[in-house]
Amino acid sequence: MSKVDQHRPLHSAASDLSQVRGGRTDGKELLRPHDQLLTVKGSQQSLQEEPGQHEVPLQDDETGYKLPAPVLHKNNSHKLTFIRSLQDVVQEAQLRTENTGSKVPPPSSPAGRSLSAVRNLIDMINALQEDKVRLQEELSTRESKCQVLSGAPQCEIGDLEGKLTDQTQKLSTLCSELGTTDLEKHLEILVVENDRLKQDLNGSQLQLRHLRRSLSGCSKCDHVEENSQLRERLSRAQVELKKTTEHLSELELEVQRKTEHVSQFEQHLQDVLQGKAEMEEGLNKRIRDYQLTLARQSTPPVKYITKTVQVESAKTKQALEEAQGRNQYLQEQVAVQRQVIHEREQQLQESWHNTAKLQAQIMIYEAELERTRGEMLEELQSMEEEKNCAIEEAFLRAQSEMKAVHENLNGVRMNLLSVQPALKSLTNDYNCLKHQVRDFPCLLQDAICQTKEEIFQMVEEVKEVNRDLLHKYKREMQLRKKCHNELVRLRGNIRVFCRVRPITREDGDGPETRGVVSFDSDDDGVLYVSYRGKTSVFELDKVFPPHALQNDVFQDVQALITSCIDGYNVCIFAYGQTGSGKTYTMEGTPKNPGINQRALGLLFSEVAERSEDWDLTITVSMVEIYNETLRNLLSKDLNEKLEIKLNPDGSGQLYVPGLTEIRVRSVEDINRVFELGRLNRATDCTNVNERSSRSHALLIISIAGTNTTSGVKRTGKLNLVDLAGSERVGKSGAEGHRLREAQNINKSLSALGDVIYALRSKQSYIPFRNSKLTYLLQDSLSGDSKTLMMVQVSPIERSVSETVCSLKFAQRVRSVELGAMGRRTENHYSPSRPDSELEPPPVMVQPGRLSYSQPGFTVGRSSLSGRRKLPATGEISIRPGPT
Ligand SMILES: Nc1ncnc2c1ncn2[C@@H]1O[C@H](COP(=O)(O)OP(=O)(O)OP(=O)(O)O)[C@@H](O)[C@H]1O
Repeated sequence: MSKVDQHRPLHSAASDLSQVRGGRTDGKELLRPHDQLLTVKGSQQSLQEEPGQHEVPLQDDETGYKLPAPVLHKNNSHKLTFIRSLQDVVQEAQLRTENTGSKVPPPSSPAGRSLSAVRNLIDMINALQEDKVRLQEELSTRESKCQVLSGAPQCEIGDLEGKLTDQTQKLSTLCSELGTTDLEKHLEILVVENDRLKQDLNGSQLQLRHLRRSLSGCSKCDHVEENSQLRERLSRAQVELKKTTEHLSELELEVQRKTEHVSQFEQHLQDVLQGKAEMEEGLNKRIRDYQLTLARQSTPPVKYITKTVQVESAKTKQALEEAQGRNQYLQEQVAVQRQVIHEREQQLQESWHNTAKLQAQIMIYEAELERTRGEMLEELQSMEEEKNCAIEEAFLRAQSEMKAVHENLNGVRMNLLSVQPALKSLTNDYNCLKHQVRDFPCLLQDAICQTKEEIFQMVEEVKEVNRDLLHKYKREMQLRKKCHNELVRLRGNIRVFCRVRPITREDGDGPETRGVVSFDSDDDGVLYVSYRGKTSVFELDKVFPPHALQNDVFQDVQALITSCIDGYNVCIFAYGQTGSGKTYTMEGTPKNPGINQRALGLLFSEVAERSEDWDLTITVSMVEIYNETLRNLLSKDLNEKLEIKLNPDGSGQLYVPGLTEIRVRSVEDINRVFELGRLNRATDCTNVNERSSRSHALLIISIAGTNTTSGVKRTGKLNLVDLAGSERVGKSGAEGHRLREAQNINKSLSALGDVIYALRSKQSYIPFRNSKLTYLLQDSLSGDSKTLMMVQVSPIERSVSETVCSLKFAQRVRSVELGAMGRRTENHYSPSRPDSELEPPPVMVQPGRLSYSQPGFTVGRSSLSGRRKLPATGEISIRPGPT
């Protein structure tokens, strides 16, 4: 419903009033003689004018309420159009920028700043629009509330005005119809009626005012709540009123029904009474008749009859008897009738009694009905009052709410007014920006072209630098490789390390388990062994003390391992007496793996690193040499015996037909291969440990690579050998198969010594074929190949002679390299007899200062290896070894 519709009752009431006024003019002449009547009319007129007076503020409110919306719409439509055009232009600029493939200007550039300023502006305008929409929604909600709240009082006012009009019409009619005296009487009535109507009207106006106030206060939540509560109460009261009215009408119906019933009953009773009265009358009449008949019949004296009977004939006698019988019967009839009459009288009495009772009950009902009616009226009145109060309150709240709405509206208007200058300045900014944006693509295109050129130039420069760097890098790499190989060559292709295992629980207790090995804290290549009351000094490339970790050892061997990717053949031996830690160093434990597994891991990472330039494959074989028999540990047929043969391709290389080679790509692959090797080794002999210490175990790793750019092929081989424990046969007193095993081990170890010796002394003949071990390792021991011997020693007293023996062997192998200094010790050592009791260099030391004078003997390495070189005679300090 629109505002105009909403106030229509007021307009119609006003028009009605004007009609009434017209009517009053007609009746004016009739009333003129009476001043009282004029007074009444004056009051009536004021009464009639009052709704009109109240109409004006309402209309004003309405106008104030309705006006801002179109104005707002008009203003906002301008702004909206402007904002949309602004957004369109910005979007167009962005799209153009994107289409041209140019980048968004950086925020620090003027274009970027302008763009961000426009964005901010749009955001601000959007926020304002949202605010405006929200306020409009709030406004419409309040309008609808106002409509709802003001609808009821308007109707009431309309009704009241209608009543007033009726009364006025009646008054005029009466004025015209009645004479002066009657008029006075009616005037009094009408004055009273008018006063009442006036009061009603005042009440309604008050309600209207309340409603308006409550309407304007509706913006506050509590008023809304109160309004709704009042409305609820009103509706409840109306429902109760309706119920009560229904109940009243039901009661009235019941009373009516009962009254009808009573009247029916009364009618019936009257009928019955009448019937009884008639019956009684009839009976009385009959009694009277009987009595008359009886009187008539009893007129002749009985005596006469008796006498007559006595004297009369039988006929008379019979007639007498008959008369007596009849008399008897009649008397009986009379008694019966009397009884009946008595009964009827009793019934009549009862009926009267009942009637009195019913009448009393009717009286009670009527009184009850009267009381209920009174109560109902009271209730109705209180409800009416409540309703009026509620309406009044609601009206007041509506009014205050409307006021708040108006205030809000004013605030919005003010906001809009304050926004306008900002909008103006923004428009100016925008126009500026528009120009900038228009020019921006050209500027951007130029900048892009320029930047592209710069970038191309820079890329070219960088490429040039890169080419140069790559060239230098390759040169450096070659140089580094050369240097490295030269270094290795100068250090000697055979390097000798020594690792001293820690004292273990298996070594037991007692004087025989005391440590006899000591170290030089300043030199990690020197080892002291207390033997037969003297301390022997052994000089090696590196000595690992018992506390050295697997990783420490690996750090020093990894350079050798990586060189096999560069195409070198590398051989690493673990040499030493049984139980000195060879297997521990080479294989290690699952949790703490040794050189074998770490070497493969390193190779994998190197392969991955070089994968861009090299296509590398790693294959693995496992071989065991026991009693000079070669066994394939990765074969399915464990009885298969392998032979070493010359390659028929004429390359002069050796190969082992039937040797299993497994390609490995990951640590998991290695573990599987090792597991298979271990299994095959274990299934072949019941005493695995026994057997393992009596055979040489070889892990052969082949690396084949092809350069992805040049196509150059390269192969390298890494032999990781866990040699059988060296044993001094004479000392151990071995017999039978143990003796044969020992002889085979010694034979292969001495063959290894012979080969190394021949290699180092650059003999023309190298006796590789003297044992399966050297024959198999031929290509890893000759040419440019690199060899590392890891001498394992036990630190305890019990093993001291074997320790000294192993160290002597190691030192002699190493001392071959020192031949460059012209001090070769081959005169003191025969490689074919590694177990011989040849004396070590006669340096007998005691803790403290060591004096020596030994021509041809040098402690330390050559000056090229960076170690200290001792003069031919002098002093060195010796630490006492562990006891
Ligand atoms: N560096 C070390 N740290 C801790 N324990 C070690 C070390 N070296 C060897 N051991 C232990 O010493 C014992 C013997 O080692 P290992 O089996 O490796 O000797 P071996 O020389 O291979 O013997 P064999 O020649 O009989 O095969 C093993 O229990 C091993 O765990």
